[in-house]
Amino acid sequence: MTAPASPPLLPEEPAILDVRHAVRAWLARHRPAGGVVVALSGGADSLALTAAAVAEAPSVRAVVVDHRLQDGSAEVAAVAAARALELGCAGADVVAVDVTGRGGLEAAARAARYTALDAARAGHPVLLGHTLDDQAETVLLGLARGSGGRSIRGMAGYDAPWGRPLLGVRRDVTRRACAELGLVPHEDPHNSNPAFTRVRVRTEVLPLLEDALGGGVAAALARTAEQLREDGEVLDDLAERTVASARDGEDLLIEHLVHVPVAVRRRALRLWLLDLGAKALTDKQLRAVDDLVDRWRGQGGVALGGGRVGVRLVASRRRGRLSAGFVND
Ligand SMILES: Nc1ncnc2c1ncn2[C@@H]1O[C@H](COP(=O)(O)OP(=O)(O)OP(=O)(O)O)[C@@H](O)[C@H]1O
Repeated sequence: MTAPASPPLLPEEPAILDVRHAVRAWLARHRPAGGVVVALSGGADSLALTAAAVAEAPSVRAVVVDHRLQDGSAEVAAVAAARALELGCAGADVVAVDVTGRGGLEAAARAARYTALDAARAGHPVLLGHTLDDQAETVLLGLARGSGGRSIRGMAGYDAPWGRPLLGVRRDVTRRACAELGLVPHEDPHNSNPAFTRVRVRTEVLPLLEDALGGGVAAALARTAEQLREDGEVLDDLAERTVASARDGEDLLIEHLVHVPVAVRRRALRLWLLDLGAKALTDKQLRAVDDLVDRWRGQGGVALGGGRVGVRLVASRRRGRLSAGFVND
């Protein structure tokens, strides 16, 4: 679909101005060379994002993914694309996908969506409508599922090509922005289905925490995620340098690892093992590999998942070197 002659001017109301400020700040920080693509679901967050992006960015194209999982999904996608053009997007494409991947419906739909968005972005960054509330939910889910700082870092403001300008904006602000613009967002029934863990975190866990702890929990979780992300990036950088200095062929030399602070060393070991093909490393496995460096008492190798049937990756220490290789089960 192509655009009408000139985009309508947006009203100067408080909520849409907040969303515009967030998009303006993101554009100023990341300076995308040409235009941007907005991933538009038709929900309030990405609709408000689309309106704000049109007002702030030189050129905006919307891409709507039709997951074809619900009756009438093609119609919902077509309506969203039409809204995007009315708001002034230079183009609006609907991309239909087949959700066939593994790992549950939610994960499969997400994987299909990101693949489709990546294929449709024509070299431009893709802006997503994740809000501060989404970030808080992601942190809580990460806390329950994973371990260590990495799992509660939340989503990045920019992890090319994916941009998230609204991570500091509350969800109720995007809803109000849509109301100010006279837009009626699509309400995805999945977003209120308690079969999804994220929905229960949104509708039950966070409200309870806000109530019991006296408010400000979502904002505190989002702030914590941002700080952890910043700290984590420094540690990741130090870990990369540690691997570079300790590496000898495919092995790591123990003498370059023993005096490295444990927070950096475990990250370095993780990078090294992932590079060699380890999959789904657990905290327990990493600590066991770290013990080969720091608590050496002649112990045997540490078995790690390598993602292949019948073989596993084993890390072991010999003559001052750490090495890892695949062995048959
Ligand atoms: N079907 C889709 N087509 C294009 N982009 C999508 C689609 N679904 C989600 N997105 C993008 O991913 C972001 C986060 O997805 P999520 O499922 O959390 O959002 P939503 O609640 O469905 O919609 P919204 O965030 O727009 O209210 C959306 O804001 C949007 O940018």
